[in-house]
Amino acid sequence: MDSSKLLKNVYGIDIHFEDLVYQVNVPKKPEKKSVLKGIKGTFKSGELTAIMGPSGAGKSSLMNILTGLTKSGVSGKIEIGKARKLCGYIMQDDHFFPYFTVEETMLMAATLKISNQCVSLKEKRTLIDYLLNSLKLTKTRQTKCSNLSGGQKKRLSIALELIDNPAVLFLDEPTTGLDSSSSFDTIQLLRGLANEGRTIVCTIHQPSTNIYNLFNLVYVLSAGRCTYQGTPQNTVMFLSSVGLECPPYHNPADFLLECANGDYGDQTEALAEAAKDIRWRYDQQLMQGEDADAPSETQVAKFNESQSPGQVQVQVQKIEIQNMESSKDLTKHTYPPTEYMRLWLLIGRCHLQFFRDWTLTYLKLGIHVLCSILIGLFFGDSGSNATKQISNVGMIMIHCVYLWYTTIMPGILRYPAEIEIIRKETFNNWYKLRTYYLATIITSTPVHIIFSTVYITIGYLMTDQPVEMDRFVKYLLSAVVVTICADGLGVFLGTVLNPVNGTFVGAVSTSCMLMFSGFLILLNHIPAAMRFMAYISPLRYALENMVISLYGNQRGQLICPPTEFYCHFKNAVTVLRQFGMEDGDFGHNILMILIQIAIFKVLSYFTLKHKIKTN
Ligand SMILES: Nc1ncnc2c1ncn2[C@@H]1O[C@H](COP(=O)(O)OP(=O)(O)OP(=O)(O)O)[C@@H](O)[C@H]1O
Repeated sequence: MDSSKLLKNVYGIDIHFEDLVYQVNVPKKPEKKSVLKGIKGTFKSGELTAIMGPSGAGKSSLMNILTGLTKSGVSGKIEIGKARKLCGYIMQDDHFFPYFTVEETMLMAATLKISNQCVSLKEKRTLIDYLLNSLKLTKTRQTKCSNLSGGQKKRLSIALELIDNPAVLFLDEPTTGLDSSSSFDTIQLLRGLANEGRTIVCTIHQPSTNIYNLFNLVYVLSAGRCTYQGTPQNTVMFLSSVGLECPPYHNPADFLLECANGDYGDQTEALAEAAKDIRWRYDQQLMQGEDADAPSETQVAKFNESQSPGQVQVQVQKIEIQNMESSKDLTKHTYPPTEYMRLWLLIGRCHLQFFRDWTLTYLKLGIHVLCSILIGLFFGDSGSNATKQISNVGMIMIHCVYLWYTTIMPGILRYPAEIEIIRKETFNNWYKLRTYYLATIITSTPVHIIFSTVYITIGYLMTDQPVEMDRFVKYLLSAVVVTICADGLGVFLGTVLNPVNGTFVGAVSTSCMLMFSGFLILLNHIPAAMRFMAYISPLRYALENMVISLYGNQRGQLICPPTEFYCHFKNAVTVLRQFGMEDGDFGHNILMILIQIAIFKVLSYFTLKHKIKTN
């Protein structure tokens, strides 16, 4: 089958809004600020609409409200309803995973958005070829996303959202950062997509005349009010009707913005009043009343009817596309995979991402091995030599703290680096946040287990610790759970705070936990009022468990070198007594760390969810 046909099967969805008010709180002031002041408009299917206006006019606010990104403070009527699921939102900045190629990124989008049950993998590949070709990205299909130019990134963003053929596309300033030729190409591409029956709405700053004329409708905002809604071609005549004459050789779009900006006096009231006349939406002949092709009175009446309150319905009708051969293909609908399927796909993507980012994998693993060997060389036979037992507990402490620090810091930085991608993908219904979150947990946990196992095993063997499987497994288990706990706390801090504050709080909280770990100051020496801190320190539980693993369970005697007259720690139990850990309960300690892991993981999910919605 020709997969490109899937893209032609467009539902026409008109967006209508009226009495749209958006109010925001102003710090230290009782009254609210009205960003949008009761505006009204219709963005039709098959049309490319530009939302324009001076800076601060409310363009992004309108866009965010229509896409559903902004909900609070909004009142009025928006007719798009459930059809929002059929919308794609292309945000101003283009964010992709840097280590994936264009083709891989497209394939991931296709598999996450469309079920294999309705479109086979082979068909998806054909669809991708078609899209890459249409968006002039074929030559870059093997290029890593981080190496794309600004225009290529924008086209890739559009291609990704086109994969499941949305009926409505919103784009926030799609030409920002592009040169004039790329800007023209991008808007021309959008016009082509609109011609196929989609509703395409974008905000734009100062378009050139060429670009301006590509739009079907221009919707201008000025201080939260609509000061023009009509075709680009009618702009000059519209402004003239309120006494604003566009100078010769002046770009009408610039003049329109200058008027909206108040450069020729405050004309907002007059422009807003004149903009209510819907005739500006039709071509100029209507104004002159000369041409038979001008919209008939019936058309205008129908349009007026659709604008009247109470009459407007979400319009979902199928657009007939000419030259389609197979009606079967036309009626073929795509639907998304189940969230369970998406979970597996996301786990695969997380793994791939992990192996592509060599700093995250090979460098970290190499440093773990190196540091572990250094510790082994440094502490020598501390595990068995009775004279070195304080040092040996120090080494256990180092094991704990090293794993904690090297895990908490990347944890803090994990989501801030990805948040824009997650926001874009969850908003555009690629998957649910909980699915992604679960996939990252499922992927990262084995990695922590493997990395900490490598690190601990080398140090354990090199420092002559007891060669007993039971002790080793308990020691390792304690190290692994505290590593996972560090990741949980790191991710939590990273979702609550920005990276700078997160790393600061991460370092400070680790230092506090260290103080209450029972090594630097013995537990029974901590002032009673502050002792509760020890009971919330995962490092304390881990340290106690690691010490119990090595010295508890009737280990017996350690080696006292013949040169030593007296070995205080000859009996292993003396070490436990020294640190006040003879009553330590391994199972209880593990449970306490597991509870903290669960708390951090649950909290992180909700803070991440909140962050994605509010930023
Ligand atoms: N959540 C908010 N809290 C406070 N003020 C807000 C909020 N959202 C928007 N505003 C204010 O509303 C006005 C319009 O903002 P908006 O971002 O919609 O403008 P814009 O037309 O997109 O501007 P620009 O072209 O500069 O991006 C601005 O003055 C902005 O400060």
